[in-house]
Amino acid sequence: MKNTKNIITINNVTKIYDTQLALNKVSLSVNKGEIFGLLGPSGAGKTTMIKIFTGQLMESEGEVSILNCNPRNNKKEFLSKIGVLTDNCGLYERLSIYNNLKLFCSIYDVPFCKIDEILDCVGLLDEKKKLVKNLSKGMKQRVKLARVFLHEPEILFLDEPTSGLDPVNASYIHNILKKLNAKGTTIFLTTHNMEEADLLCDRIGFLVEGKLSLVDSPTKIKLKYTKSNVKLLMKNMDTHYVELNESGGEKILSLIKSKEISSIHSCEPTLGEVFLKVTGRDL
Ligand SMILES: Nc1ncnc2c1ncn2[C@@H]1O[C@H](COP(=O)(O)OP(=O)(O)OP(=O)(O)O)[C@@H](O)[C@H]1O
Repeated sequence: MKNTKNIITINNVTKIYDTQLALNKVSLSVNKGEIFGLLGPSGAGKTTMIKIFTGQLMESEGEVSILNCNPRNNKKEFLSKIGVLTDNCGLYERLSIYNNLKLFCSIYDVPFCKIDEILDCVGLLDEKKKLVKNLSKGMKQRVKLARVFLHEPEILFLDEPTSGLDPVNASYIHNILKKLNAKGTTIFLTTHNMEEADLLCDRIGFLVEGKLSLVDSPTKIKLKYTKSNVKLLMKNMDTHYVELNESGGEKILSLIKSKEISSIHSCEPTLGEVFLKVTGRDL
């Protein structure tokens, strides 16, 4: 059972860049121990939200409380409790993996003996002497992740952590995130990838043109949009859709008895289909 203490709370947050409205009265609470996924198309305001949460940007209006404090106050203490992975989290290309992490240990006051433990967790212990410039994109992303949780932050903010990675590397990152979450780390991530959100997140929210909607668990969201019928694949390769009511039940039973059904499937939509339905937009 997850602890339900709110760790992120924002109320009516609006962000306007000059004349561009990026966030429009967004309210949200994220519980301690949750993996929350913010989904939305390009330009929806996802990065803006992460920047506000991590004190890199100031909201134009509204209230922001992360770990019970304003991210722009007491910056040093706040930064020691969070880990942030964004597009501009660079690594030193000419240094080895180990020496990159050594540098970040010095910044965060983490003993060097922690490096091997972290590298083991991201599956890079045997590669620690390799120069970052010689790593694949997936390996670099794992080093960046290692860097952001080196100091054991309470919350990780990850802006598109698997963007541009192949499914094998993406799944490697998912497993690392699940391991960290199992140890109690709260994770707030943004993604364009509905499958990733479905697999990984306890709750998600759709952000479109700065407006947040449909905040719930992926299962509940899909159930809300599930049609009350099932798909029957017949042995003769025909497909039938049958309503889940009394007469539909009788029909299914009689087809089962006559051994004509090959398989029965629920008609649950994908998150992508729900997104399209709710927002009228594709990701
Ligand atoms: N520094 C800035 N100055 C002016 N407008 C900005 C600035 N940063 C972002 N914007 C605008 O704010 C809106 C939201 O941008 P943001 O980067 O938060 O979207 P996003 O959902 O993260 O997009 P992507 O998925 O492409 O990274 C966009 O219209 C963008 O052009």
